[in-house]
Amino acid sequence: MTESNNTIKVAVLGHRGRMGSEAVAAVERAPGLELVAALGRGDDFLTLVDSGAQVMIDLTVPESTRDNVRFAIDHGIHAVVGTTGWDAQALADLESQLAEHPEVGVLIAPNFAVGAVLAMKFSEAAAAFFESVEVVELHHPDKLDAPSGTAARTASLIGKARREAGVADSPDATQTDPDGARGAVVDGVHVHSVRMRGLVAHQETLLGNTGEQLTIRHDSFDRISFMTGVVLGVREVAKHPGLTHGLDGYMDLGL
Ligand SMILES: NC(=O)C1=CN([C@@H]2O[C@H](COP(=O)(O)OP(=O)(O)OC[C@H]3O[C@@H](n4cnc5c(N)ncnc54)[C@H](O)[C@@H]3O)[C@@H](O)[C@H]2O)C=CC1
Ligand SMILES: O=C(O)C1=N[C@H](C(=O)O)C[C@H](O)C1
Repeated sequence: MTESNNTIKVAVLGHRGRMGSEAVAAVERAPGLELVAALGRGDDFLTLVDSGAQVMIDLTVPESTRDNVRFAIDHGIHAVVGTTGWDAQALADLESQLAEHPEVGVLIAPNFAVGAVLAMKFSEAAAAFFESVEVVELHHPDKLDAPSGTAARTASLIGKARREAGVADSPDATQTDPDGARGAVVDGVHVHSVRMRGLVAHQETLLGNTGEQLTIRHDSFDRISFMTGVVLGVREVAKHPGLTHGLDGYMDLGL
């Protein structure tokens, strides 16, 4: 779809949610963006098409995001997706679908906060220089999924960097762990999830060598921290046809 009068028509899915309600407000105050639809669970998806939306922001739930994005692509609507649940198979399926709609752009952003994007890149850059690495993510207790999408993505980037550099998995003499105390393992990296009232979204990458430790920590204290990235995603997505995984795809980080 083309932009009219340089205004980008935007729809928000999940508009009553913690993130969706912030995104509605962010779109409404962003110059050059126009909110044309706001949909919640059970609303008629055809509203998305009838509203003339050019970009859909998906901030819903892992169980629905794939169908939402599939619908948007089929109707030529670009998608900016913050919802978690995009595993390797889902991303591969998405790329196949996008091959049939080469004009459509989709951004899958595990985290829209600038600091979190940088923390992921710093973790990737540091990954091969330490014998041990683990990720700890800490979130509010209403979160549906664990580990967080950001932690899973961070672990994948770390795992890939270590494999490419020929670095072995972190040493670990654990022989018995019947209750999963060592956490999940994503791409060879242990990931630990904390859920606690009062938290929003926080993550540490811990990297250790004999005699030293590097901690790369990011804290989102408020969901406003995600909105610069959401608006950037909306402005950029039509200029980047195909799949972009990670907001860093739209940022010149020089890393
Ligand atoms: N990428 C990022 O920077 C961030 C991503 N998230 C992710 O965004 C998602 C939403 O998080 P929250 O806002 O905290 O959740 P939430 O539970 O507060 O909001 C989700 C909303 O989506 C609605 N919904 C469910 N299915 C729907 C459908 N098919 N169509 C339209 N609406 C639907 C729900 O009724 C609810 O209002 C989660 O996957 C979360 O992990 C959250 C924060 C930042
Ligand atoms: O559910 C959340 O709150 C968040 N979800 C995303 C994730 O799973 O990584 C992004 C951020 O951590 C907040």
